[in-house]
Amino acid sequence: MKAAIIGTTGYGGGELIRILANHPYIKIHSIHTTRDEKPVSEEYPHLTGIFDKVLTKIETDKIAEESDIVFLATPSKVSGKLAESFLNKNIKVIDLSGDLRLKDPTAYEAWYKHESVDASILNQAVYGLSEWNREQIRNANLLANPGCYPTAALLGLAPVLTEKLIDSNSIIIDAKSGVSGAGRSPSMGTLYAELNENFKIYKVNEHQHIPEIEQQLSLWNEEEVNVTFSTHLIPITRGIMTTIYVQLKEELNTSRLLDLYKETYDGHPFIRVRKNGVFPSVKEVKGSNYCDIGLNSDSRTGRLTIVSVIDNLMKGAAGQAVQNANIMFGFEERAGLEMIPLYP
Ligand SMILES: NC(=O)C1=CN([C@@H]2O[C@H](COP(=O)(O)OP(=O)(O)OC[C@H]3O[C@@H](n4cnc5c(N)ncnc54)[C@H](OP(=O)(O)O)[C@@H]3O)[C@@H](O)[C@H]2O)C=CC1
Ligand SMILES: CC(=O)N[C@@H](CCC(=O)OP(=O)(O)O)C(=O)O
Repeated sequence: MKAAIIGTTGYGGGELIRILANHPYIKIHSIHTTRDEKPVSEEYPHLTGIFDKVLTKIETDKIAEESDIVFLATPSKVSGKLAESFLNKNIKVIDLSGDLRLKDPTAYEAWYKHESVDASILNQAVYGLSEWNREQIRNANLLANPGCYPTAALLGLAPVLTEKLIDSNSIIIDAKSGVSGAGRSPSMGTLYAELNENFKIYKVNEHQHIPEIEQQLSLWNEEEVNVTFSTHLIPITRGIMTTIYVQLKEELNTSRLLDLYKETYDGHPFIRVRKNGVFPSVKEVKGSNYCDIGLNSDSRTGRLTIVSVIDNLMKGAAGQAVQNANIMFGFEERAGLEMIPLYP
């Protein structure tokens, strides 16, 4: 299979190269930029001698003619337009941005603060939460890869919500992210001097991932769900931890809930459920496509604490995108994604 990557010079695009350069069935055919054409190893010197392919301009007709799949690792607004231009061109599209994830264009415009693509395009996009939407992903031509925070939050909440074990109005998701989640374009908030030895909350009750999380939770719950979701920037390069608090409908101890999580995710190679009393940390998934989950049920308060961790660039972006491509083409789900986390 031949793949094209647009947005190659960003962090998500760079991570796609790291994965696909060693993929057994998907070969990187072309990589693209809006800037000057040059070997990508000039942009990313760590690729020198390993992957020196030249970045070329974005010509959608040519890309569609030459490749089987295109990965859009581009900013929101840009991605939606590119996805539209690839439609009906006999090429599969995986978009890493938020442009195709929300089914309601009005909600998109309210949260993303710019124009949505047409509803007819949104309706064709399949939401690519790999573990929960595999059948639809298998037949998708246009795939909306989930956001980094929603991936961690939804994988952590799904078993108890789908089994209707929690009060769906009680969900609080406290999320923390490393700085690569903000992308490669410099901004005040990501300056070393502002970030180092700091811990900041941002986009309080305004984060664009709130409607994405609520959309999927409402589908599972068959009734509208609203969540409290807060995001924090922490001085690490990669990694997301979501600490989720929910009220249980009836008392259930930690062991029973862990059994439910283990059964639910049995056969899903990238979800690892921890033992009773053990919680995952972000470094334990760094550089890998794993989502690790730990939990504890507090009989005193009746609340359940769920902790999920991912690498935002892997399971939160490029890793899940390749996992979805594997499902779309019928390859083994783990193909190209068997890297062991980088520890310590
Ligand atoms: N970073 C993360 O952890 C995650 C990111 N995402 C999403 O994935 C996408 C990529 O993110 P990330 O890699 O972090 O972002 P970056 O800012 O690091 O990179 C974005 C890339 O998009 C390209 N680009 C910018 N404008 C245009 C344009 N008008 N036309 C074509 N290409 C353009 C740029 O490439 P060039 O300058 O070479 O043209 C740039 O390198 C975003 O939508 C982001 O929201 C999703 C989940 C997690
Ligand atoms: C740390 C950090 O700034 N993270 C970004 C993640 C954005 C992202 O990935 O955006 P989409 O998923 O909507 O494309 C943020 O919180 O906005």
